Amino acid sequence: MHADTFASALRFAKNGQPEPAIAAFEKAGHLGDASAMAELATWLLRGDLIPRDLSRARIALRRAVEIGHVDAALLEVALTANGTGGPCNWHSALGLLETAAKTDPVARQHIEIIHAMNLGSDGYPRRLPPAEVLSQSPYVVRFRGAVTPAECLHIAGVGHPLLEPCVVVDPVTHRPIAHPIRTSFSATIGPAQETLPVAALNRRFAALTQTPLQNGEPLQILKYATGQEYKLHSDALPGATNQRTVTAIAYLNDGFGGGETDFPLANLRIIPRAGDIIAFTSTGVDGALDPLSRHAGLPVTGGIKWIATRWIRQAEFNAWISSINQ
Ligand SMILES: O=C(O)CCC(=O)C(=O)O
Ligand SMILES: [Fe+2]
Repeated sequence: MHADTFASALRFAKNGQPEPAIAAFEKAGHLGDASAMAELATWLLRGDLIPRDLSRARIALRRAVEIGHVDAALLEVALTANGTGGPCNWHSALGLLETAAKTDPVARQHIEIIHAMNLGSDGYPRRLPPAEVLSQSPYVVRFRGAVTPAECLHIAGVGHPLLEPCVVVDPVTHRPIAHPIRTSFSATIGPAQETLPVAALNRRFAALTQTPLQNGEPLQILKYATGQEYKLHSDALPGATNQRTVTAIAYLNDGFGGGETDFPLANLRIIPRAGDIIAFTSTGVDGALDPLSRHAGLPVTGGIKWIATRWIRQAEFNAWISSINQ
């Protein structure tokens, strides 16, 4: 993109004039500048420099892809599969990915993972592994071998560059300090970062837990180094109006020491095995928080533990509004 285009759009945006800022990018786009259109799409998605407009972002993105922007193609796939700024359309997302795969090896790799998945035309699995009930109260089930080694590797790879230490802001010093409950690293795979295999996994979580896809929070990747843990906690959020009711966890690897998922009040300790998924409820049938569902990720005593967690709400969760207490 020409530096002048960016500078002039930025000047307008900072003056509170979003339309001329958008027009600066669009003018460059008309002249065939794909990166200007991709940048415009990013601004419209972020909503910090100019007001957020998800459907307009999709239009800018379409134009960027049409005129040959490779990374914009993967972003368009993500937004099409999760219904950002337009309808949620698996078939179109897959078509876009197949087009991108003709020139982009990353897209081709995603297609290979998808082709090995045995999915229906809506991206949901055609078959589900049997559920093994581990506890009735809280309700905990396990699905053995629900994620393949290639899928585990892919999910960890998507999370890896996004990992950050789990911190909270110290109320006194306002500095980030170690999280008192979680000492792991975590990554949020937000709606703009979902690869199509991750979107398929989110559908698999929805099918296994019999919950609507839209109720899931963005997939969280957790990486525990030796000594790290997730202390005893409930996944339900005190006072939330749209409560977390169900959690699904995929174990992405094994071969480390410790790191069991422990439900001490239910006398249940789950040994992580790569590819297994567990799911449990955090609220009882009456909707109230179930204290028996309190659980911990026990300290890892050797090696590294990787998991992917999907926290599922009682109603639709809009990741673009992204307030945890939503
Ligand atoms: O690491 C574990 O085994 C538990 C993780 C967990 O509790 C969570 O992600 O909510
Ligand atoms: Fe948890």
